[in-house]
Amino acid sequence: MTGNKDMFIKLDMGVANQVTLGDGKKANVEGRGVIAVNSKANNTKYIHDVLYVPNLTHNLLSVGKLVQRGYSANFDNGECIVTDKKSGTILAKVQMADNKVFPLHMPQKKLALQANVMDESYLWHLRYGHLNQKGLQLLKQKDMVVGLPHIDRNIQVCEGCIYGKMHHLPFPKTSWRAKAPLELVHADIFGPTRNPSLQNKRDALENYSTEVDKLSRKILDFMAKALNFDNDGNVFGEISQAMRMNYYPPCSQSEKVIGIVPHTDATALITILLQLNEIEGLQINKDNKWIAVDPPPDAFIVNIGDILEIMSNGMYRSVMHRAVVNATKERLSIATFVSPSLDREIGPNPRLINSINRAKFKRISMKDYWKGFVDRPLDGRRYLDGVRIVDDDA
Ligand SMILES: O=C(O)CCC(=O)C(=O)O
Ligand SMILES: [Fe+2]
Repeated sequence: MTGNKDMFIKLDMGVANQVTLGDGKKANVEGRGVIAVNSKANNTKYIHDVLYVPNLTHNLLSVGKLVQRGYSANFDNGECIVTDKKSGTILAKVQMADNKVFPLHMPQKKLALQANVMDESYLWHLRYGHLNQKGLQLLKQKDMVVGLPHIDRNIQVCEGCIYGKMHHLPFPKTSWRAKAPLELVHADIFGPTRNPSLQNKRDALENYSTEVDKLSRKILDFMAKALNFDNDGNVFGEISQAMRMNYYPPCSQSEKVIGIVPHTDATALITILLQLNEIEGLQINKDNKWIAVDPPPDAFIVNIGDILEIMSNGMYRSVMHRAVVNATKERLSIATFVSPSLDREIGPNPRLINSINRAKFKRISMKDYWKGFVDRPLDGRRYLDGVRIVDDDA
């Protein structure tokens, strides 16, 4: 982490968080980004996920993070040796200073001007309207172009050609069209199927689904107790489960794209979220600020969904969240949405309602709730607000 904004070559200021310093004081994190440093061999190395903490007077490199990312830090004989465990390469030897700290000097990479030699064959590929290598070789062979060099090596991968060659297949023609909501449903998972599963992936998913189901029932049971629901163990009725697997490919201009737009989980009581490869991306909105949620190793994130907000009469608030993509690493998550089954009616739990605490939400069948949800206008407003009772006295 650093307090020097000028060090960043890329900085996302949409991150808000706090860190606890050695003296127990808290400091505000206002951004996260990438800084470039020069190695001894004059190569540029990048340090990712660097926190911008404006009040910090010294730059701090976390030994914990180094270890987490596959490096070892060995403190012995008054020096610290940082090694890349995979290749065994020693990255840094840091001598202990008189005041017993280990100051690591990393010259920062700052470029005012950079010269680049462009691959000649690529240049001619562009000059001739993205002509392929064979075409260029033919031009050369027939001596048709003055100054055209020998094209004897593979032209570098051309991004424009890749985009240009992409095409879109037509959708299959069908005369049938869905006319009513829920007549046609796209589901993320399906089954049962008799096709053999690749490397038992289906079994793994089924086991996961069963275990998450057990876990979510336990969590809901505890929540019912905490909320003082009249719980005969069946207060939420039959539970249904839906799963969404999210894949966020890396994007070098990650600040210009969004993984999942801001939303609350409208059809869920709770969502059990597994962040598969522990890459940060989930953010929650608090006081109009987006706060990054650190992916906890070996743990789930449990989100409150809109339906629990309804049933708890607003005592539990569903959380507004979104997912952003990482500049260099792909990210995977599995969201398991736990909802009451379609034949249920939902509404605030009667135990929570009296003449002082009036119902804040209408009672509605899950079927109508779902229908309204898939039928809702996409105007950015929360679907939950449609079932909210607007209090005339307020
Ligand atoms: O990928 C994530 O962390 C969030 C996914 C999510 O919010 C969703 O699938 O509803
Ligand atoms: Fe979500």
